[in-house]
Parts: sequence; structure tokens; C-alpha cells
Amino acid sequence: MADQDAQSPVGIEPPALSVLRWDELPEGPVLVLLDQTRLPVEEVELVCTDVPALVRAIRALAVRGAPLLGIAGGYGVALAAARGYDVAEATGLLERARPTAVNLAYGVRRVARVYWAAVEKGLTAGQAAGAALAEARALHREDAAASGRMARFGLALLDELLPGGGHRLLTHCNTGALVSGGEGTAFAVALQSHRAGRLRRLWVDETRPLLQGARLTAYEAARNGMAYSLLTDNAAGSLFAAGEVDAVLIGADRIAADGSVANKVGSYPLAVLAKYHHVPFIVVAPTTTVDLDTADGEAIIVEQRPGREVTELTSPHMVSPGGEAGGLPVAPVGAPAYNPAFDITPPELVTAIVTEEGVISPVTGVGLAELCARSSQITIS
Ligand SMILES: CSC[C@H]1O[C@H](OP(=O)(O)O)[C@H](O)[C@@H]1O
Repeated sequence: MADQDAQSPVGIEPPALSVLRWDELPEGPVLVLLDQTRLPVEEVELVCTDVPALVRAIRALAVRGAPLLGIAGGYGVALAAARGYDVAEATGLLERARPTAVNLAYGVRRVARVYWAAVEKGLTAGQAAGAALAEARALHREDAAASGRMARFGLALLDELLPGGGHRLLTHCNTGALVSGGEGTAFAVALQSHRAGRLRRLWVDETRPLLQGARLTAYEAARNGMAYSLLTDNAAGSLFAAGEVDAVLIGADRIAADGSVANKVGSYPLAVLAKYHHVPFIVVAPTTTVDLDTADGEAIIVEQRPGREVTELTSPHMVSPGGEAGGLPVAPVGAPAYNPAFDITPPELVTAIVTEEGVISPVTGVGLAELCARSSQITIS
């Protein structure tokens, strides 16, 4: 069906990606990000010395993906505290940077709560900043551990659903190390399948308009020596029709209390295709992505992004005909465009949700609340 791609022998691990780190420089602490807008062409680091720079990076998707947004937001609060910026102002700016991924607000509020508690206890500004940094680091470590647990739970689920091995998995957007403190969410399950010698093919949706699949998931799959094929989003249907997809694995940006899933736009059509073709549709997300305070999918705010992302192929490597950096027009100049960053998949189309606390299926009912109750994640209102 597809070109056979060379894959490295299972077991040769690539160096871990430095996706985000805190550095202490003589002039003060900085947050160093792998600039994801420049991948896969080049690996460039973006140094954030203040919260406005981090907010710009979040809005530009230089740093992205729900769990990593939470980690970055937490470090952002610690950066404000360490550099003597207004922590309350920083908290508001970071929380509002992108509205859909609940992890961002969770990480920001969790670290801010520790900071203010330290202040109220009478600790010095430096001690309170240290407490904030320690909490951001704890969140980072917890997410890395959650990623490993989800990968193991997810592979066990695939083995249960697909006992013969030879997994042909379709994924959408990017859910690997570039969205996580560890190896990711849905991609981490596919990687676990690869390492166990059970991955026959990873089908990678390019994921228009920002091409997280083509630019980032293909980059991560190649780095890990996985057998993968890239496809246009509109080719996915023909793969299902040909019986070439054994399961769909996707991430999430927010899971409502009723099991509705907000994820990259294009996820909902895949869920409908999976239902029609009797293919498991599996969501992989840490409990920090579950928002029991949001009742259902209708209550989830879906980020609307600039139409230019649809009407131009935007890239920092491209220079527009007018000479400004940015993009190549693929539509008439000024063409009106509809560009929701996410869509909502209703619970009845979700086969299972894999979290670091276990797997639930069906996803409605008390299962989600029970999983979150088991989680060590601190509840932030
Ligand atoms: C598991 S988090 C990855 C999640 O985030 C992506 O959105 P974006 O690239 O806009 O940050 C997409 O929804 C992925 O599923």
C-alpha cells in the first residue's frame, strides 16, 4: 500500500530532545525552548528572558502541545518571580495565551499558588521564587513519568485490541516528546509499539494548516527509526476504506467531564471514520488534560486562529513575494478563511481514554472522575 520505509533496528535510541529547560545565566534565569516553528529544517533554541517573550512563543506555537504548555506556563510563573516581575500580571498573561489546552492554566495556577503561599508565609521574594521553581520542576518530572505510564498502558490496550501485533496506527497532529516532559502522549504509545517490535506502520496525518504532523511527527518518527508514512489529511479516509488502519491514536487539549475531547482540528472526522469502519479511536492524555469543571464539549472554548495560516503556507524559512518573512500565498490575497485550531469529539465516538492512572472505556460515567481522583496531580480550581 505504501512505500516501505527503512527503519532502524529497534533498540538504537536517539539522543533525547531538549524541548524546554531552565538555565541560570549570570544576568538571571532564562527559559530555553526548542523553537518548534523551525523544525524540521533546523533545531534552533529560543531564549525567553521574560513572560511576554514566552507568551509570544506560546501564541506562535514555538512551544506547543497541551502537557508542555502546562510545564512552560509553570516555568513562566517561576521566571517572573525569579526576575522580580509582577507575578499576578504574569499569571494572567500566561493563562490567556491559548484558551483550549486546560494544561496551560493548570500549570500556571499550580505554580502561582505555591508562590503566593510562600509569600503569605512570610518567606523572602527569593525563597518564594525558589519554591515556584521547585514546583515547576515537580510538574515537569510528573509529566515525564506520566508519559511513560501512558505508553505502557496504551501498548497493553493495543495488545488487547489487536492481539496479532503488526500494529498499523494512524495519528494526527503531533503528540511526541515535543509536547511533553517525556516522550509524549499518543506518539509515546506508538513508540512503545515500535520498541516492542509490534509497529508495522505509523500513518502520520500532515495536519493542516500548521503541519504539526508533517513537520514534527515525521521528524520524531524518523529520529526513532519508526516505519511511518506521511499522508495528507484528506487521504485518511481511503486508508480506512482499504482496511489499512488498525487503530487511531490521538492526544487531547481538554477532556470535559462527559468525556468530550478537544483536540487538533481534524480529529473529529477521524473519529467518525473510525466509528464507521469499526476501528478503535483511542485518546491518550495525562489527567492534567481532564477538566471536570467543564461539563461537556459545548463548554470548551475552541481557539480560532488567524486566517493567514490557511491562506498562506507560513514558515520562518519562507520569504513572501513581498519580501516579508512568513508565507507563500495559496489563496487569493485577503481570502476569508475559517481556522479553528481544535474540534470536539463526542464521547460516543471515543473507544478509550488512556491516562497515566489507567484506561477507561467507555469514557462516560464515573470512570474519568475516578481516574483523576487516583492521580497525584494537585487539583487546582
Ligand atoms: C497531547 S498535546 C498535543 C496536542 O496539542 C496540539 O495542539 P497544538 O499543536 O495547537 O498545540 C494538538 O491538539 C495535539 O493533539
